[in-house]
Amino acid sequence: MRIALIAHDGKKADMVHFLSGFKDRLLGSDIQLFATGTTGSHIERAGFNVEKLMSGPYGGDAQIAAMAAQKELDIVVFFRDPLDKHPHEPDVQMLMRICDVHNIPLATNLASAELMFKQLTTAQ
Ligand SMILES: O=C(CO)COP(=O)(O)O
Repeated sequence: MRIALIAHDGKKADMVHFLSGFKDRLLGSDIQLFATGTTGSHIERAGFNVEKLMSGPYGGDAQIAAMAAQKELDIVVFFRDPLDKHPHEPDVQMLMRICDVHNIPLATNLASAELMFKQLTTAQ
């Protein structure tokens, strides 16, 4: 199981808090985590193993989208900040579109990510 994690700056704390709630079930499982650069650094500091890609505005969102298009991801969790502007908004839209094109589960907020992870970690 391969999961990509991405959070805009205003949502990075939420991402770490969210993952910490599933820490016991994630550590030692066969779940591999991938993240955009800065999100990945936050996740790493919280004690998770995560493969970091480029920072989002520098191509990280596009790298995640490419992985999704190549069927290398099972789930994408993308905590977008709807109250902030992003210079790489086209990349953000592209990533979400690619997930829809390839029918990859995409959680863009905490409530949906929690539902997904509860299902995932009880199914394991
Ligand atoms: O910009 C992002 C998502 O669009 C996230 O990138 P970082 O994790 O590098 O901040």
